[in-house]
Amino acid sequence: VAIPPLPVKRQSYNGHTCTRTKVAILGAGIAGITTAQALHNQSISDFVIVEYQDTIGGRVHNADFGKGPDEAPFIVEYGANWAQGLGSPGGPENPIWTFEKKWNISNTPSDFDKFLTYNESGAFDFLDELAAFEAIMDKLDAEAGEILLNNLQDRTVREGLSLVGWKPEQRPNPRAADAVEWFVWDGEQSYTPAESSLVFGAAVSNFTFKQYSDENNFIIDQRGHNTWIKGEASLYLSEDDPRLMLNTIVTNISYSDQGVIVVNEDGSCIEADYAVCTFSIGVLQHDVVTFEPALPDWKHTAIEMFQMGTYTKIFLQFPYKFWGNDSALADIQFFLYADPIQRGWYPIWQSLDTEGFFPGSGILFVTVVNRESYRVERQSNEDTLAEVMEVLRSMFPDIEVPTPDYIQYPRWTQTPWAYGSFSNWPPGTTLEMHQNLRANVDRLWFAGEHTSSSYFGYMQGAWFEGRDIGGRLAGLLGAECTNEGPGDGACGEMEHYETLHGTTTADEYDIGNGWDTSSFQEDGVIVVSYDGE
Ligand SMILES: Cc1cc2nc3c(=O)[nH]c(=O)nc-3n(C[C@H](O)[C@H](O)[C@H](O)COP(=O)(O)OP(=O)(O)OC[C@H]3O[C@@H](n4cnc5c(N)ncnc54)[C@H](O)[C@@H]3O)c2cc1C
Repeated sequence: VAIPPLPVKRQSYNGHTCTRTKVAILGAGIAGITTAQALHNQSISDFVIVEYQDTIGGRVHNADFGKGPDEAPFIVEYGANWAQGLGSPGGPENPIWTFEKKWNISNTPSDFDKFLTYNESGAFDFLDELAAFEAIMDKLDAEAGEILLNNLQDRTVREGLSLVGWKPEQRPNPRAADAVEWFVWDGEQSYTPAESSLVFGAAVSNFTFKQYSDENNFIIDQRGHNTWIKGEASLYLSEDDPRLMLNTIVTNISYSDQGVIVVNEDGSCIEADYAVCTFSIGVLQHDVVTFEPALPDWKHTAIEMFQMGTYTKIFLQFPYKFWGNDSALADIQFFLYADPIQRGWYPIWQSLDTEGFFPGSGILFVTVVNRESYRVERQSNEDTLAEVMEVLRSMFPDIEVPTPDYIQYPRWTQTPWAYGSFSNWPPGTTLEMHQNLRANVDRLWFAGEHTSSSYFGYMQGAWFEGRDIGGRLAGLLGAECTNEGPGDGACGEMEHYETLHGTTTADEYDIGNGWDTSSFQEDGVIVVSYDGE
């Protein structure tokens, strides 16, 4: 494809001369780093990567916390913490798991058998309720499969659950039912069942946990989880490579069918044949970047239609392992708490003071999501501490719970380079709506976990999308596009839908709409098969 000439080169912008490049990659998270790598693999080296933070990795983001045995702080992961869905012998392997192994990222499998349940009066066994909900989830999958394959209208996960016979208020213990439902659904998608798409919520879970495997390995690497992303970047970026512009905040993107001009907060600018914006949907929804011209209706609507969930891990370091005195608790990894009043009130607690994690550390962390994330992220650490201590004291009434030495947690809802944790699909979504989120607008392209229809919310989603866009741009820049997949549309410009049809026909589940593996139904469950490519 011949590249039309760019408009007359701007000599300067606010006194700065624009850097001239073929591809401006906006963001150095997994999608950005992978886009650049895909270009590099096709011998295209004329790109720049612009990044807000002072490091590579994006939402694979860590912080120093507390104190270790040598007085140095631990590194804990504020963002992506698990490699999810690793792969099984003879089956496909999750590419993220391949990278974790390649870069020797230390990790320990989460063991969901080391799991106890609690309510406001202390230990209270409702594991049977968890088993009952997991059985219901299989029925829910079958329901989602019916809708997907017959091109019926999507519905909420809550409606789906009711239809397959799960109504928390009618369970023997409604609050325990709330807790297990939160753990399995909200704790993974960071939205409630009432706010989530049945079809695509079921599909995204199956693509990762049925296509690969149901394993979740928790990263404990003291170099930081982002070591694998930095490692991959080091294969094509030299140390102090001028193509990586850290600490640079993009504020304005002007685009046309001729090229793109990116202007940064410091006044610097980049003039490119193409740009790839990998900012989260949270950033896009916050209007921190001005687009000129304004994004067309179909794109703007798509950005507003999908949602950004928040997942907040609150880290606590106690002077000693107060829950470990009783040998029955010593190697427990998960404590699930059913609050009597508020669903999702400090529900899941995880011990890091356990073999394979940080033994001797006294560290526990508790996770909240969604509205609770907004609430705790707005309040002070002290206010949160008072709430968590009250919960812990009711969970462990026979144990003297000491005050922690340290409490710390991220404020994802307020972080200006993320504005939330990961995306989720609301009820009633279709592949066409999502394709409008993915599709390029002239020479401005988009990539990230949120543009993945099969793996949204996961690191693998960002990786597949980065690779896809890098491949397409390589093709448009005259090199070979090596992307492949079922159906047409793996290379070249993306299609978008000016008119949405409200449902998704079977033939639309193809690579052109970002559905990168074939799906079929077996025993009523959406199962995905991998084409081995
Ligand atoms: C709390 C949390 C828990 C998670 N847990 C898991 C998990 O266990 N397993 C899993 O697989 N996934 C998990 N994820 C999701 C995973 O982290 C993401 O899917 C993935 O990292 C997204 O990569 P990305 O490249 O799409 O976006 P990002 O990583 O957000 O990359 C975009 C980059 O753009 C930069 N940027 C933003 N705005 C600007 C601007 N104006 N100018 C310049 N640069 C800008 C950002 O700093 C960032 O580096 C979690 C995420 C969070 C936050």
